Amino acid sequence: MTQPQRSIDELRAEVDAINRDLLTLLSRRGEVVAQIGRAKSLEGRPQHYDPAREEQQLREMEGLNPGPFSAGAVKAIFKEIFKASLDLEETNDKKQLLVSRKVKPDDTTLDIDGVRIGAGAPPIIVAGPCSIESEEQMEVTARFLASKGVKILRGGAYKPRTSPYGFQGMGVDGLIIGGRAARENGMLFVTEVMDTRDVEVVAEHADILQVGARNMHNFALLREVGRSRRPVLLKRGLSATIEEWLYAAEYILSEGNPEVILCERGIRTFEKWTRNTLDLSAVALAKQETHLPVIVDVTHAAGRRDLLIPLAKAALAVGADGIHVEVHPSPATALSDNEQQLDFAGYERFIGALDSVLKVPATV
Ligand SMILES: C=C(O[C@@H]1C=C(C(=O)O)C=C[C@H]1O)C(=O)O
Repeated sequence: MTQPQRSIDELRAEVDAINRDLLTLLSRRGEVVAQIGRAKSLEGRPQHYDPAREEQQLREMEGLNPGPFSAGAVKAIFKEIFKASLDLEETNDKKQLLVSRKVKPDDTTLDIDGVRIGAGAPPIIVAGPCSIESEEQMEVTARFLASKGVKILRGGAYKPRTSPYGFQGMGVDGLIIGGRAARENGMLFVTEVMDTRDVEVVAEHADILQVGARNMHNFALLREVGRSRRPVLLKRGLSATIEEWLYAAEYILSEGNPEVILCERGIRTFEKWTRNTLDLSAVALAKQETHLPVIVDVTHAAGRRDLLIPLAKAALAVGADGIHVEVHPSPATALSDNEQQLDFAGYERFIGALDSVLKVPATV
């Protein structure tokens, strides 16, 4: 018995009706998947992707497949559905992030004792030596930088050194010296805190707490600075993805501290001619995805003085809200990082070269 031939229009009308049914089913599936996603987040599962579960469904569909589609075609269709479902779970999850523009579309511009950082404010310069070494070193540096209009003085009192035998920093004495040098010159003081036990004492002396690249994954520390009343400068980890960096910021915000400055400082790649590779796309992406100010540490990104000017220009061109640069009265005799710090004449050349770009308020 041959079936009476139906017209293409009739057949297409049937396909249209099936499409509508498929869409209803797919949407229902999407709703259920979104619920699974929320349940996973609540359980604190590190990832939504579950290959074993996908595999199990593919095997079941293969067994049930009545044709006419081949096993391969059915598999491909379901894989596409799993991919879209996973995207749905993950975007729903991201929507909740406090760092995200989805939660706060407007830029966060910090105002720390009258020093503004972020969109709408002119790019900020954070400068100072790698390590605090003496009272004189900090006083001379602060006086020089203040005379050049720098508003934020940096200097490490606790140093995360690769070798445990390297200079570890002056500790509390360094904090006192750095805080005083900044105050006496009308500047803010930013310094790194490495240990949850030191957050309180560092917050007593510093206006901004820095979480360094090596501690970006130190979740206890992130939570602790999140509970402090000081703004936090959060460096990106050496090998951290952009997502991991933003999640690190989320730790701080989720503890109730909304004042975070993100700092890209170069990542580890196969390249050997620079110490790290400056990831400019991370700067542009962080500006796009989050509402937080983003600055670039050109000193660590390059690890060499001759690239500081072009890298700083490039950073500002992609929308960075400021530049972090190390300056030391005598880099050759510095106790750490002497290959990459600028001396005062070097800083004058550096800032002179950036003059025209620094006056323009940062725009996204
Ligand atoms: C919905 C889930 O999450 C993801 C999506 C799946 C799907 O669309 O069926 C399956 C596994 C996961 O990769 C789940 O784990 O069940």
